Amino acid sequence: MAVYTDISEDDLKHFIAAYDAGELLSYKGIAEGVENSNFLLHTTKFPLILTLYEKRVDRNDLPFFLGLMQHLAARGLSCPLPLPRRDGALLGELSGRPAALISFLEGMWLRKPEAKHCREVGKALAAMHLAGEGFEIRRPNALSLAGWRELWDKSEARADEVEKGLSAEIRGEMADLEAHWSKDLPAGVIHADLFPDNVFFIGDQLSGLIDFYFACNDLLAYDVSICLNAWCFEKDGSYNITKGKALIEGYQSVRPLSAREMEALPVLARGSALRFFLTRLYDWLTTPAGALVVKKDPLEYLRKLRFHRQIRSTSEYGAL
Ligand SMILES: Nc1ncnc2c1ncn2[C@@H]1O[C@H](COP(=O)(O)OP(=O)(O)O)[C@@H](O)[C@H]1O
Ligand SMILES: N[C@@H](CCOP(=O)(O)O)C(=O)O
Repeated sequence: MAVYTDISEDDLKHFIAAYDAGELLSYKGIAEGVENSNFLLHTTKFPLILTLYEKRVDRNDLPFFLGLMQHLAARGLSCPLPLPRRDGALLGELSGRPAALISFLEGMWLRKPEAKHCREVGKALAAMHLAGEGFEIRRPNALSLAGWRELWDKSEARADEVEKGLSAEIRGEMADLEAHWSKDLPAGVIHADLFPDNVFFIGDQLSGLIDFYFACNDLLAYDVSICLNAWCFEKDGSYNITKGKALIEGYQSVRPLSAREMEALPVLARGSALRFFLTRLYDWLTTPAGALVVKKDPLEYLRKLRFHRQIRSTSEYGAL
């Protein structure tokens, strides 16, 4: 669940009055999501998503996230659009939190994506990378190499609770990634969290991307590696080469990857597996028992990291 902050009907009506959004008919909390509190609103005009930005989102990053959605939508990407208030501001305040109204995107996320869906995700990711060109606000990736060390330092003392002997493995992995990380590949705006729950489909047709709250400037191929990890492994931990091939081919049909980007994929995929392992591990160790949020399994990403470590050639991902 992700409704960390309660709202009252009166406060909400007052909040909505600043927008040209009609009269409030109903609202309810949305159980999914991890970072922010989300509500679905119905008004006399249109359905809307209300997002209250919670503690982990830096208020200074909000112009980047909201401006990016406007930039991408203006360039034809299907994604939510923040609704401006009558005074032109994209952000207001509700229940003591920064809050925004964003357009409701039709569709549902897929619980069991198939190769054909992975191809569509690859295409949409590449389209997002191209649409992101020219966006002027910059946001460095806070969850890249330096951020990983910081997170690991906070979790290391208790890491054995999750699996014995992790310490040496993770320290070694971080040192190796720091030594081999490619810094001069094509970079731009990346989504950085394009998991199945952030991609909506209507039938087999991709209807749009949501949740740009980890978006940042980083290597474009790193985003591809995040998607390989999130979309192309089965529940039993095995890598599905048919899905991987479809995702990479879909991406390449819109934005071809250079030979150097291809060669870098195994290292980038280790990095992105480590990134999600570390955030999940931190949440696993720090989320209080009984908290109304579904904790995600860090070991799923440790297994993916180990898989990528034994990759010898990018062709093992299904890429030609
Ligand atoms: N623009 C939108 N249109 C429709 N549903 C949305 C939209 N934004 C969020 N949601 C719903 O809210 C859920 C949580 O949103 P998300 O942005 O992933 O939250 P968080 O940032 O907390 O992870 C999504 O799974 C989806 O069901
Ligand atoms: N995708 C991340 C967690 C972030 O959750 P989201 O609801 O913001 O997509 C993970 O799986 O670890």
